[in-house]
Formats: sequence, structure tokens, C-alpha cells
Amino acid sequence: MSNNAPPATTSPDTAQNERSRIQAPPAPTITPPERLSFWQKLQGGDLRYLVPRLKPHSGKLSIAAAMLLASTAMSLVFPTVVGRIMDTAFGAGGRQQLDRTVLFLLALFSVQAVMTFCQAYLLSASGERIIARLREDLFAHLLRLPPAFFADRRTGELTSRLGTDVSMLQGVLTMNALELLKQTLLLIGALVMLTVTHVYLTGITLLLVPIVVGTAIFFGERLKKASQGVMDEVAEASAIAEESFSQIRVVQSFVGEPHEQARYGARITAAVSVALRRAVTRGFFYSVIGFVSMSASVLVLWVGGRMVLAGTLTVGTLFSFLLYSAMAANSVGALGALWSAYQESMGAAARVFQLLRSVPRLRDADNAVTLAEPITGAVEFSDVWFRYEPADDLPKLDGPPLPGQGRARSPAATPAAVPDWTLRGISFRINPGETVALVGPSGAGKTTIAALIPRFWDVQKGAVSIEGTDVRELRLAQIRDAIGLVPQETLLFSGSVRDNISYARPDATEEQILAAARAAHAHEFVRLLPEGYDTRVGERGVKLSGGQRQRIALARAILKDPAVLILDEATSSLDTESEALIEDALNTLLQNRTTLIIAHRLSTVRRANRILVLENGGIAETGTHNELIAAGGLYARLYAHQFRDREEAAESLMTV
Ligand SMILES: Nc1ncnc2c1ncn2[C@@H]1O[C@H](COP(=O)(O)OP(=O)(O)OP(=O)(O)O)[C@@H](O)[C@H]1O
Repeated sequence: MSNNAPPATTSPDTAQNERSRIQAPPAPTITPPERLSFWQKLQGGDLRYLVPRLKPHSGKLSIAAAMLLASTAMSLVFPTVVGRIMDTAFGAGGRQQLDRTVLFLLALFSVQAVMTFCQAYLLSASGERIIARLREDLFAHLLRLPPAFFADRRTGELTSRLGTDVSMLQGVLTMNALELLKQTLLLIGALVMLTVTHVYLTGITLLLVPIVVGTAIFFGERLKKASQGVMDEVAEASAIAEESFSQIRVVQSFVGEPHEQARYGARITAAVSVALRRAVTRGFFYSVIGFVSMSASVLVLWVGGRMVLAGTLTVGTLFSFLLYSAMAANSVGALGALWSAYQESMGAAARVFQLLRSVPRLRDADNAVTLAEPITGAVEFSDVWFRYEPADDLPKLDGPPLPGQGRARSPAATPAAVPDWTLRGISFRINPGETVALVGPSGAGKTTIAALIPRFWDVQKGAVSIEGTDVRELRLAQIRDAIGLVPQETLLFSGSVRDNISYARPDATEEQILAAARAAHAHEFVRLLPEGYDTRVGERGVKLSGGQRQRIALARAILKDPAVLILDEATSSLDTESEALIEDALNTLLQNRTTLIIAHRLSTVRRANRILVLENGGIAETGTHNELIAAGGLYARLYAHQFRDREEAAESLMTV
């Protein structure tokens, strides 16, 4: 394989011609994570995006809130009633009064229990539905993000993040929201009742409030950081596990189990040590809050007790005051704990909603054009320059959405190195019904060219057009609908053979599916499977051979009947019978179809109307097989090394 022949390229600057008239839409503005003030935190940061999602459930939520209000009011009555009992029943009222009051309290608490049940149920039911919807929306949004987004992120981390982040929001919507409302109401109610009961004693109690609030803020910050640290480590561990499972054959064949175990173990150990630090902080937090609130009660008991002794306060009033102050202290403690949960969920909300709100650059133009059907599929590359750039228009899930969350990342100020051009001034045309083959050394850019036609990436200079219209002006769904993609490695979905063939056209009839399977020579082996077309394949199903999977992929493409076919030929050698069957299926598929093939077989390049020989991202040679062999250039050398060897190998297989 020689690198001597320079690629036929044009300068990028002169390439800036009228064809690249379409400017990429301006990068969407994703607000960078910034330090939130206390007031902004109080407003909920990205949690506010949950609010519109509550609207459809406003009826149920209002009933739940009304019940909560009523049951909280009932709780607030309790200390006053108990104070009255003490003063009247044990004084002049006697036993009858005591019985009546106790019966009243029992009735009150029964009603309260029913209300608590209803309100908890209504809130949970709405919360579950809201979160389910959020998950669905997020999944749908992620499915539509360009491949660049997934290229930068590990799927293990992605799924773990989305799982834990969304679950955290679920907590906010179900338990925490209820608790927050209840404790706030109890605190306000208790403070009002305290003031009504005894203003002077209330003043003394309030002296301790700043200490409680200060403690809550101090520990809340630290708890939030520690929790984020645990989540980071667990997400990292999940990513390692997912990677090991998906590469299990490589791991096992290289006896890499101890290495993977050590990598996973290191993360889990790190998670445990951060979790232990969190446990210490949490322990301190609860004990300090508990101590301060109990001290408030002791202080009141002390001051109030002296008043009772002096005859300026009744025992009943002191008792109800103590109950109210315990209630208030309890609420302050609970609110402190909720504050830290609230901050944790704000980080989760930032990640989830920044992702949901992100609008990728690669999307339908506002005035996207729809091509007239049927599409004949003429494809043209006009002086295309392309390099893989990171998806910096989409939020990084693992980036610190709030300061202090997670581990320190690489400083944002360091500009990423600009990658080298992968394609340099590529120009060619595939006329309707024509077959063009791409050949070239590994890494030359063949797969990249194929990926630009369905607009998986946008070019930086020049244009890729279908029927004379730049793909950036066309509707994405229409382009992709018109293109059939047969990848080198066919991965099957877990489902039946029928589901896998009809994936491209779920509305296909049984006859159409069978016809496609017959044309792809898949029918022969499918009908012999235990349950024929209903046999489950892929994960947890019957496993198929490489050749059988290829034939399923061809059947899928034949059923789709696309205007443009992009075929990445499998490099794996098949037995001669499979090879012949696939050849035959290809004949059916390629007939009168605009086709681009990344070719690895001699029979395919011979069949092509034109061969483009790529080298280092440029087109080095163009012509038919015979013309290129006669020219004696790169293709002739590639042929000698790649295609001929392959043919000879196939022939020797036949003779064995
Ligand atoms: N997602 C990506 N991000 C960054 N660089 C990439 C990405 N995909 C491919 N590349 C780089 O682009 C270059 C061309 O890759 P491409 O897959 O198009 O080559 P190819 O000719 O199809 O190779 P092969 O025959 O080995 O499949 C390579 O240097 C590769 O490292």
C-alpha cells in the first residue's frame, strides 16, 4: 500500500466557493454552568422546568395540597387541645371533659389518617406519571441527537446518569415535595401558634433559629458534593461494567478478567470511601441539628418552668408551647435535610433539562425542503472538506452543571486541538441507477463519505447534495427514509426474525416480508429455524451466523426499497455457498438503484460503474476496474494485495 500518490485535492481556501453557500446554523446557546446564588437556588435552578410538567396533573395535585393543608391544620390543633386538657380536665372540668376531648382527638386523627393516605397516593401517582413522561421525552430526544453526541460519551455512563438523575427528580416530585410543603406549613403554623400562645417564649426560641439554618446550609453544601462524588464513581463503575460485558470475548480471550475486576473494584472502592465521608457529614449534620433543636426545648422548659413557679404561666400553656416548639424545631430540622436533597436534585435537574432543551446544530432547517417523490437518488459531493469535530453544541452529561459537584474536570479554558481534515476536497457524482464503489486503504475515509449522505455529520466546506439540493436544506426524515444502509456488521435487535426484517417498514405485509427474505436468500435458513419467522434472535434468542445476519440485513434493505443504497460490504470471509447467495441477493438489490458500496470483494468492484480510489481523505484515482488496473496506480497495488488475495483465499476454500 503506497502513500506516494498524493491525493487529488484542492485548497480549502479556494474551495470556499458558491457550493458552500449554506452556512451551518449558528451554534445554539447552552448556558454554561454558573455559580448559583442562594436566591437562585431557592428558585430551584433547572428544577423550574418541572413546573410546566405538573400542569396536566393540576387537579389531583390541588386536591392533594388541600388535604395536606387540612391535615397539617389538624396537627396544629393538637398541642392547644392537650394544653386545654391539662388546664381544664385536671382542674375544674373533670373526667367527662377528659373523655370527650380524647374522643374528639381520636376522631380528628382518624380523619387525618385518611387524608394522609389520599394525599400521599395522589401525589405519588402524579409524580410517577410525570417522571415516566420525562423519561420517555428524554429517550426520544436522545434518539434524535446526532452520532457526534454519542461518539463523545460512553453509553454505560449515559444510561447510568439518566437513570440516577431522573430517579432523583422522582424523589423530589413524590416524597420530597410532600415533605417540603408539609414541613413548611407546620413550621409557619407552629410559629403562629407559638406567638399566639406566648410572645416572650417565642422570642427565646427564635434565637436558636439562625444556628439551625446556618448548620443546615453548611452541611447541605458538603452533603451535596459528597453525593455527587458517589454518583460520579458509580457511573464510572457502570461504564466499566458495560464496556467489559460488551467486549466480553476480548476480555476473556486476553484473560483480562482480573484487570477489568481491578478497574471496576477501584471505582467501587472510591465510591465507598466517598460514601463513608458522606455518612460522617450526614451523621454530624443530624446530630448537630438534633442537639440544637432539643436545646431549644430545654431552654423553653427552663424559662417557662420558672414562670409557672412564679404563677405567671399555667402548666397547660407551657405544655402546649413545648409541643409547638418541638414541632417547629422538628420542621426546621426536616427542612434542613430537605434543603440538601433539594440541592442534589438541582444538579440532576440541570443535567436532565440542559439535555432536553439542547437543540443540536445538526437538525432540520427552519424552511427545510421536501423533495418531490419518487426520489431517483442522484448523489453529489462537491468539493467536500470534512473533519470530525466534537459535539460542543450539546451539553456534557458529566460536566459540572453546578460548581463543586463531581470531580474536577479538565479546565474549560484549554481549547481543544483542531482535528486534521478527514476528507479533503472530495468531488464525485452518482447518477440515478448507477453503482459507485469506494476502495482505499484502511482509514482513508470511505465510511466517513458514506456517513455524510444520510447527514449523520455536517460537512465544514463544500456540499453533499441529493438531486441537486444540499442535504442541509432537506428534511432529515425524508433523506434517511430514502436511504437504505447495510452496515458491515449486522447487529440484530432482540425480537423475531420477522421484526428484524420489517424494521425498515413496520407496516409491511407478510407477503412482502417473505418476498424480501426470498430475494435475499434468507428464506432458506429462516424456515428451518425452530419457529420460522417467529424465532427470537439477537439477545436472549437464537444466534445466527455472520452470513445469515448479512442476508437478514439485505432482506431488510430489499424490503425498504430505498432510492439510494449505501452498502458497507462485510470484510469477513464467508463460505463459498454463502458468498454465492449474497452475490445473488446483491444482484436483486442493486438493480436500477443509486448505490454507493464500500467494496471489499472483487466481484463487487467489477460490477461497479465506477470505482473511486481514496487515499488520505482525497480521491487518488477514478475509473472502471479494467481502466484502473491498466493505469497501474494505487488501485492496481490494492488489487494485488487485497482483492486478489481474497479471491485466491476463496478459491482455495473451494478446493479444500
Ligand atoms: N467518530 C469519529 N471521530 C473522530 N475521528 C474519526 C471518527 N470516525 C472515524 N474517524 C477517523 O477518520 C478517518 C477515516 O475513517 P473512516 O472510518 O472513514 O475510514 P475507512 O476508510 O472507512 O477505514 P476502514 O476501511 O478501516 O473502515 C480515520 O483516521 C479515523 O480515525
